[in-house]
This record gives sequence, C-alpha cells and structure tokens, in this order.
Amino acid sequence: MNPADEVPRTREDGNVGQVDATRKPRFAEPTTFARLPRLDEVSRADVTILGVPFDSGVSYRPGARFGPNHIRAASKLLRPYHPGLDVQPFAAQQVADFGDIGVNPFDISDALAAIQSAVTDLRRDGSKVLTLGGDHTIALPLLRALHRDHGKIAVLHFDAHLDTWDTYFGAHYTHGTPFRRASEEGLIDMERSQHIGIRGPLYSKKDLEDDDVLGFQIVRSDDYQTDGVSSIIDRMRRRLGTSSDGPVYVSIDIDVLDPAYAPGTGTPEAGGLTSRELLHTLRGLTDMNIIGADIVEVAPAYDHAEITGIAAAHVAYELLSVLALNRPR
Ligand SMILES: N=C(N)NCCCC(=O)O
Ligand SMILES: [Zn+2]
Ligand SMILES: [Zn+2]
Repeated sequence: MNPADEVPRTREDGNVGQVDATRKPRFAEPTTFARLPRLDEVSRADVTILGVPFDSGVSYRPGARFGPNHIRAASKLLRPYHPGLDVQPFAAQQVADFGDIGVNPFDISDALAAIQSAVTDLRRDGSKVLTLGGDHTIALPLLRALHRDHGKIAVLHFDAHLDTWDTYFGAHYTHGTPFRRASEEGLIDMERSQHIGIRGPLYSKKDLEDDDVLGFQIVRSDDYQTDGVSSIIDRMRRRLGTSSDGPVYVSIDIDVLDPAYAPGTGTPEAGGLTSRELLHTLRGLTDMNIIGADIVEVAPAYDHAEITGIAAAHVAYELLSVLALNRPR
C-alpha cells in the first residue's frame, strides 16, 4: 500500500491537502510543511515548498542551515482556512513539499549553482517555488533562476538589513550582499524594488546612497511607528504596481521582526516589526504577479519555544494564501 494512502487527508477541488488533524494527531510524523503531501506523492504542484539548508554565507551567528526543518516542525498547527483573507490556500491550489536539497557547505559558488539548478527544475512544470532557508545568500541564485523566465523582477525585500553591501573579507557571495549582486547582474526592476523594515546601525551613510543607486526604495521599521501599517501597504502597492506591471519576488528575512518576535536568527537588530505587522503587510499583496518567495535566516539554536519557527510558518501561510487568491480565475 502506498504510505500516502494510510493517512487521512483533506481533498478538495482535486487538490491533496493536509493530514487531517482531527483524525491523526499533529505530533505524529512524518514532518512536511503544514502536513502537506510530499511532492513525490502528488502528480503535480502549483506551489512547491523547497528547503535550502545552507548557511555558509553568514557574517555572525551560524545555524540557519537548520531553518527548513525548524519551520516545518513549527507549521503543524496551521489550519486549512484563512479567515482574514477568506481563502483555503491548500484547496485552491496544490501545495507540496519537495524536502531539502543537499548543497555544498564548503564551496559557496558550487552551492549557488546547485540552488539555481534545483529551482529551475522544480519550476519546469509551471510550479511556483516557496523556499525555506538557509541564509540570505540563497536569494541570489533564486533570482537568477527566475530572471531567465521572467526578465527583470520587482524585489520586495523584508529585512532589518539592506543586504546590498559589497564584500566581506573580499567575498562577493555572502548573506549581506545578494541584492547588490542581483542589481549588478540586471536581475531586478530598479523602478519597482523595495526594502521594508530597515533599521539599525550601518557601516556608513554611503550604504544608503549605494542602495538607492542599486534600485531600492526604503521603508524603515520606524515608519510602522509613525505612519502605521495601512500607509505602508499603500507605499508597497504604489511601488510594486499590480499584476500587469510585472513580476514580483518576495524575500523575507525573519530578522525583519523584532528579536522579541524572532530571537532565532543570526544577526538580530532591536526595534523591529511585530509579527502582527508583518503578517498584516503581507495580506496587502493581493492582485500581484508573485512569481516566487523565500523565508530565510531562521536559526533554531537561538530560538525559544519555537517563537521564530512559528512566526516563519505563519509568514509562509500568508504568502501561500495570497498566492491562492492571486490565481487567475
Ligand atoms: N542578511 C542578514 N540577515 N544579515 C546581513 C548582515 C551583514 C553584516 O554582518 O553586516
Ligand atoms: Zn537581515
Ligand atoms: Zn537579509
């Protein structure tokens, strides 16, 4: 018997959903994101969850290589219906978990090439990919893969950090540099890209000048305090436009959240967003052509009570919900 047939799953509109938590307890294995099927248990997927356990690009605390499984473990309580957006993200589309790709922890260029090729393969049948990192270095090969099919991409980047720095110890590929490389390589739409949640000390004022030249607009974490969430959603939507304006990639560094809401990360900065602010902002992404997304920098060794893992799992749920709503009807 196929092991997939032994578990009670919800099935709606031809899509295989979660293991039914009212018939098999949540704490029973196996662990996939939100107890969804593995990719090899379904014939195709509209959205594939991909784990990238890579953290060889970090500048401070290591450990984001353990992020994917931590997020999966913290995602077991997600339920099928999103009342805020009135959508069932796992019924409206087939979501499946590929598991993790194994990438070289000792050779960053080799790892980046492997990530790009894995994502290219997974997208071949038209599936979108939601990547669980891993450190922020991985955004570069993900954007390289998407640019081949879509051309220039608006990057919506949630982070405490700009990640448009140039080099560390002479290294070009690190978690502080992916968006400078992406801009230099012509991957991003410089009129429609934006950082949200920026805060904390920089190396110099020039970091901001460079960032502007590289094509990013900045929404600061402080703006949540002074302007409020709705005004930030307005700014975000004005910058990104709607689906006819072009593709959008969403990259979410969990350290955009305040360390109170995401202690389990490698380069924490005080004064960040609440998880409520982040989840609410993501609900503003309806009517956009989101071609892919990542959630990075979850480092479980510094987490407590799954705080960071739960936040990341809910961030993924919001993204899957807006992807479901944005499907052509
Ligand atoms: N992408 C993340 N999380 N952090 C970048 C920090 C780079 C630095 O150490 O200055
Ligand atoms: Zn960051
Ligand atoms: Zn980052």
